Amino acid sequence: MLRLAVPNKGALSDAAQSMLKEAGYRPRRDSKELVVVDQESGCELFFLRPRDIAVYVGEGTLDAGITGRDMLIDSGAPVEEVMSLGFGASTFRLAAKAGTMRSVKDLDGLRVATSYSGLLEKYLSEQGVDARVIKLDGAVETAIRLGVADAVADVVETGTTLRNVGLEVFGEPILKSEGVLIRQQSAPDTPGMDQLVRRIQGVVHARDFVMMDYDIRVERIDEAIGITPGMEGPTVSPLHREGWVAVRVMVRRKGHQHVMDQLWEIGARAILVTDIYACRL
Ligand SMILES: Nc1ncnc2c1ncn2[C@@H]1O[C@H](COP(=O)(O)OP(=O)(O)OP(=O)(O)O)[C@@H](O)[C@H]1O
Ligand SMILES: O=P(O)(O)OC[C@H]1O[C@H](OP(=O)(O)OP(=O)(O)O)[C@H](O)[C@@H]1O
Ligand SMILES: [Mg+2]
Repeated sequence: MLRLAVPNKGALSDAAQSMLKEAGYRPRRDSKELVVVDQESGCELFFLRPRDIAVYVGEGTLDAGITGRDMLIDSGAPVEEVMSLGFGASTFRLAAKAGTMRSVKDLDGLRVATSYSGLLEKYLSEQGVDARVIKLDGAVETAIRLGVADAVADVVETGTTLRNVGLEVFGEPILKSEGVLIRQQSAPDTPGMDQLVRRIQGVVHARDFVMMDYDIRVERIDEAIGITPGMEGPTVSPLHREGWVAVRVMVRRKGHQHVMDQLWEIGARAILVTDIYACRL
């Protein structure tokens, strides 16, 4: 059985669980269930703290897991990113009292509080900055007001938490993070792992793409295919109406209205867009 780690709490938990449900894995009945055995899929799901997931996978006790890219780098565990999952996007950034700092270099000799000490120490040493890292468990934004640190390094999504305590980001973003599927570095391929990757890839594609159908005059088909090339070329079928064909093609969800405008301009009609429920490409 494939052993898969899933975040049991926090910002990634709900999105990870709905993605796995969509991929056909058995969901847990309630939040107190820590292990789910899904016989049909040949998979055991372990519900763990997102921060611990890279550690388990790195040790090889679990085959794969879902966590954040920031946590994966922070752990320093020997794991690799298999694919990004399109949820849990955030940026890891430096922040300080508004107007007090401009670049990471300003931190030389100062104290920076974070709950991602591995990630921050790596960044500071790459930047050649000698600052003291104060490791805290969470709510690090308060550390400045309480005099424990001169700056913080933390996850920023909307920026609301920072604004609420009068802090402001400075310097370059340290890392763009999102939810990722991970596995142990250089672990051998197994059939269970291939199936997991294909299933999750299918969900990511089904969310990223829509199905587009339209009718167009035969002489405009090359232009139409230029606008909607599809994954492996669109399906073109004859229409009962003389001189017309029907086209069926996958299109990126983002920007699909613009594609419809372009198709309309070259004479396409009956343009329909539908969601893809599931797919395997
Ligand atoms: N507000 C947010 N928006 C989007 N992603 C976030 C947000 N906060 C955290 N994340 C991401 O979610 C992942 C896990 O963070 P989370 O906050 O759930 O864990 P934690 O801080 O260790 O746990 P807890 O907050 O329960 O102490 C990280 O990859 C992080 O980048
Ligand atoms: O930019 P924002 O949208 O405000 O989101 C960022 C906040 O979200 C996370 O906190 P979380 O709720 O996980 O609490 P924690 O600090 O205890 O981990 C993160 O640590 C920031 O504090
Ligand atoms: Mg948190």
